[in-house]
Amino acid sequence: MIIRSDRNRPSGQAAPKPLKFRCRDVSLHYGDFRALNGIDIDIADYSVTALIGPSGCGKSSLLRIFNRMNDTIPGARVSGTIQMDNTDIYGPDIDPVLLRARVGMVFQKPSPFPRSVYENVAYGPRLHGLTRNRTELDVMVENSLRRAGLWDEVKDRLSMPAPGLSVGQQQRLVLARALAIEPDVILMDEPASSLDPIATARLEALIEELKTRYCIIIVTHSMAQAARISDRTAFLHQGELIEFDQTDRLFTNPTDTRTQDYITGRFG
Ligand SMILES: Nc1ncnc2c1ncn2[C@@H]1O[C@H](COP(=O)(O)OP(=O)(O)OP(=O)(O)O)[C@@H](O)[C@H]1O
Repeated sequence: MIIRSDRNRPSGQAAPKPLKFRCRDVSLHYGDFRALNGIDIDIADYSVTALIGPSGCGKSSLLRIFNRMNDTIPGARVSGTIQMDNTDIYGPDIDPVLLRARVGMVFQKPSPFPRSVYENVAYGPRLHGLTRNRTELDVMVENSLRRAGLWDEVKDRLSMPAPGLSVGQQQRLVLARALAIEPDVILMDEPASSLDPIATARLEALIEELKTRYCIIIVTHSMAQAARISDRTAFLHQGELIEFDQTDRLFTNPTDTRTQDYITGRFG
């Protein structure tokens, strides 16, 4: 069982960032194919960590390590140590369903349920018994929509079917849905890939706000996006973690020639 972490989160950015995940010698196989090879990485809380690298290098596979989503893929096998708040999340007493409630995920394409805006957000808190009555649930839904930057646009039409929202609004709705179950961590797998530039800018501004309360790990194909929004960036290549550093340093002064080649567009 995972013990829920302290909810008194720092509001500013000045405080030193505690460690959220500690991964050592993490490998992942799909059948005989090794998709990740001996990854060591420490992920700080209250910050944005970007995972970049050429197609097929293992970014999504690594992202799914943090909430055990790879467990749901037949033939996928993880080895090594992955600790969250000093607890081994692959330990025998960990319930992956509860883990995924603490480590929420937003995917490439928003996929709201074919229900109302309200029901989409209320579903998780109801399932996990987080609220005692309708009033508390209403507050939870409103707070989650506010945090996801969507409240003002939907407050007068909470009963409208969610698929009727724009794609950018749908992406913020699924973010609200993830926030409603009070996660500590938000994983994002190319969340802006189906958004136009304006919706992308909104999402990026939102990520900047959210990192004061959550640990955010984001897979992105856009190096410009990684540079804009992340504090630290990990560059992967062929299943290996080649370089992991503060984002400005990785982009201006990479130590490995493969990182240099990738960020200068020589491959990928
Ligand atoms: N379910 C699976 N079964 C078998 N192989 C898989 C599976 N998922 C991913 N792979 C393989 O593992 C490797 C890493 O894939 P992954 O999706 O993690 O890479 P990625 O860097 O996120 O790629 P992209 O940027 O194209 O989305 C690839 O070679 C991919 O083909």
